[in-house]
Amino acid sequence: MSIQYEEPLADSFGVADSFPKDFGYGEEEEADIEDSPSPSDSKPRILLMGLRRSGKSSIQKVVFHKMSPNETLFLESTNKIYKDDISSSSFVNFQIWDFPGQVDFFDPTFDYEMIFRGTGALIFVIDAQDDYVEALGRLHLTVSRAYRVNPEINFEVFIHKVDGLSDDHKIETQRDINQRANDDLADASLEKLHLSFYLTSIYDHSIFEAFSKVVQKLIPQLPTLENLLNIFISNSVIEKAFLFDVVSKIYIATDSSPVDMQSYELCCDMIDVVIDVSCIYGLKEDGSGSAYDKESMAIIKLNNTTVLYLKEVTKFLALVCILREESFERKGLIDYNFHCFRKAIHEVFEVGMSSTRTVSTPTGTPCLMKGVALNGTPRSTV
Ligand SMILES: Nc1nc2c(ncn2[C@@H]2O[C@H](COP(=O)(O)OP(=O)(O)OP(=O)(O)O)[C@@H](O)[C@H]2O)c(=O)[nH]1
Repeated sequence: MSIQYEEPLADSFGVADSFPKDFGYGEEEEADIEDSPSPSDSKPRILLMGLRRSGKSSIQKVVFHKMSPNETLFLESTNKIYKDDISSSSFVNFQIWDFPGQVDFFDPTFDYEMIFRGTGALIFVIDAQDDYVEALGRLHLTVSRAYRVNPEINFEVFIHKVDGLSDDHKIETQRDINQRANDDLADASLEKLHLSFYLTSIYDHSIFEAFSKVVQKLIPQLPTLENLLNIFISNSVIEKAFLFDVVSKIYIATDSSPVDMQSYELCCDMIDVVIDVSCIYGLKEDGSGSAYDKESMAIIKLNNTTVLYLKEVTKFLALVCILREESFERKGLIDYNFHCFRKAIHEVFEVGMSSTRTVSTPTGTPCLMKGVALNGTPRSTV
């Protein structure tokens, strides 16, 4: 395997020590349930709910703060809502609210109407290694309340900690939870409430994949991004392309060919390698610089005639492509097509930015159409 960098590393990247472990994310806010809304509360939200010890804080820390899965063993129980504003260094401009396991809807200080009104997605985490009967009851109570306040919310169920289950057991657990949850909804005449199910674990890439799908549903420009990726790969003879949020390794779009987990993992690993190398060797003499910037690009040639190609698209986004070695011989063509693709992406989000200022949803969600505003890029960078 060889890694090539087009630009000298020292010019492109930052320093390991100067690069914050949480990738420069904004400070976490800790809030009492009865807190009055702060100005940042107007950002669209993704809620993480579920029983105690189901793994909510671990998911948030692993996906958005680069915590290693083993470190989550030492996380203390959450007893207040944690509002995590990840917009300062991520493409997707939202807040993640991590709820304590014991949220009581009947507590008069818990203003759940206010909370659900500004919510784009509600992720309910179920511990698959535990008895899930109580969790199903809680799921039903939570989603039915939320749906009555805001039917626009996307309801996502993470069947979590599946690393401890065999493949057969995983499928059986998913089928059982799906069946019981939907039966409960049917009994309450809530057939229109749609639940999506994902098998997740922080010990592999499944949690990043699931989060990618949750976030994609909140991006109104998704069909445009997919079209652009389709055009790009077919004109450049590329097998697969992902548009990544570099910080979280969430892919915000891919072309329409099916995603296989191995390709996704390979691309995630490439981002890790590039950022790690740039953190270690990318330092300027004075210690300034950034681990990811306009010059960032990398080519990794694998021993199976596959090439991985990463290029910067915006301050927060990278395109990672998988292609055959023979296609990479026409690198000039690929680079020209990439230039057009990058320009189009910038234009898409400039339009997105201007409409962010004017569009609001019927349910009052303070953002683009369904629930998420996006960090666009200024025209001057195009
Ligand atoms: N095996 C396994 N353990 C996990 C996974 N995710 C989280 N855990 C473990 O589950 C335990 C509880 O995780 P937390 O993230 O604290 O759970 P929580 O839902 O935030 O808990 P509360 O704050 O009490 O509501 C920790 O010991 C984690 O290491 C997973 O995917 N697999």
